[in-house]
Amino acid sequence: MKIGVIGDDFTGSGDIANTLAKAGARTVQYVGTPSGHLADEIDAAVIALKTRSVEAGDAVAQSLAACRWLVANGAEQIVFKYCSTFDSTPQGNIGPVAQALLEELDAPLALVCPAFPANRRTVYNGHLFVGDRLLSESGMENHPLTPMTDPDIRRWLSRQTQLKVGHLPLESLRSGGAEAVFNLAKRNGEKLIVADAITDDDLIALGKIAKTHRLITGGSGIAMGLPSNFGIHPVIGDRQRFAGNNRPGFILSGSCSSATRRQIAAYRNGHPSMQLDAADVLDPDAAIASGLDFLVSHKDAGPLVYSTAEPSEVSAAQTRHGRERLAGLFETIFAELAAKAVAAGFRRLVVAGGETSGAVASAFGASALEVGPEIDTGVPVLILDGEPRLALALKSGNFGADDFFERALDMLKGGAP
Ligand SMILES: Nc1ncnc2c1ncn2[C@@H]1O[C@H](COP(=O)(O)OP(=O)(O)OP(=O)(O)O)[C@@H](O)[C@H]1O
Ligand SMILES: O=C(O)[C@@H](O)C(=O)CO
Repeated sequence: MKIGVIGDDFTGSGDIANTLAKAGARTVQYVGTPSGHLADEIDAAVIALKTRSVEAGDAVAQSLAACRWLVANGAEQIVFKYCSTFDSTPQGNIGPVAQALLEELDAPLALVCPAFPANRRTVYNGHLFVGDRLLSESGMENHPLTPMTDPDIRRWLSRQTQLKVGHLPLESLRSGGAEAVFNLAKRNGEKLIVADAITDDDLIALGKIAKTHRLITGGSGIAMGLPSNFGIHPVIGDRQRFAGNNRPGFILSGSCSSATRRQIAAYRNGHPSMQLDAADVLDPDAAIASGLDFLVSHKDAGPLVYSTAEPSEVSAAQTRHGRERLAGLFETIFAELAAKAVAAGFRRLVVAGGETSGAVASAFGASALEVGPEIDTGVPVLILDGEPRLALALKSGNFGADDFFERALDMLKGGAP
């Protein structure tokens, strides 16, 4: 293995696994840190953790364990993957995890670059944009767990860590001045270098520059240029066919993002759907039983169960019942519902939301996921080759076109996309 990735959530891990696979790397995604040794010959291993919203000390401990497994299994370079919208609170976890990994790997500095231009996330002058809006005006300021209220990544990161934060401006990157910026940063004691990038070419250039870096941190875009540093190149048509699954499929959504809200509205028009609200989750057993009943009675119609709600409803419910408590209850319900639906014969699962996907995927135990073709930018088909074999689409909250759910369920059947 050449490249080892620590992903702070499940959909994000699928996103970077997809990027690495597209760049030609033989990639496996793991649900949590594996216990045994790496059996197969692969180029990249992505360990999907669910550390984005846990307490910082816990995120650090889990990330270090993943890093140690990756290094013990041959990883020459470690990537810490977080969200392209830098989802985190002022307490962490990006800063504390990056700091711990720098120390663990004895690295002098690491890049910080959430840019993902294909999904319209760009970094310029240290500020993160989503499309033509600053991050803090993009809808991310309403996120249920990690409201992003400051678009200046240097400032946001500085709240999370004592480490000195530096900056690699776009002009320096493009004019070949990155090494000089790194040398100056080392002299100034700067350890985390927020890098501007507004195009894929910028990210590929960053990847090349980071060839000798032991640690790199960023969104999935940062991985675009890494495989070629190890002599790995794309194989045309490699992931076009896969053995999918024709058995019943269903959709679960705990994401409240703007893209998911549009996708829910589009899918509800013509497909069976059921909403769980905050009142429902206070009685989890009843919510699971009625959710399962609904799924089974619409088994062949691709039923959708969602908790997705408008920002005003989410914040009212959080004020009444507590943010963490509600998130935990929804996640437990979705995970148990998924496990019961699979026991009832469902084999295709589409899940929207990173935290929600983490809870659902973990319900099937520690396992390795094969990375299939891309459904929409940043969302691959994932195959859990266990007993039973499952075809999964784990969608990041803000990813995917409006008709994503219908196309994803269809693509999970397999064959050519
Ligand atoms: N109606 C609701 N009220 C309060 N919290 C909710 C509600 N619906 C979902 N949640 C919680 O909000 C969180 C949504 O996070 P999740 O990561 O699943 O989606 P996302 O942030 O849109 O996706 P991503 O992280 O991939 O961008 C989950 O913890 C979920 O349980
Ligand atoms: O980077 C992104 O936006 C996604 O891969 C993600 O992490 C969403 O949870």
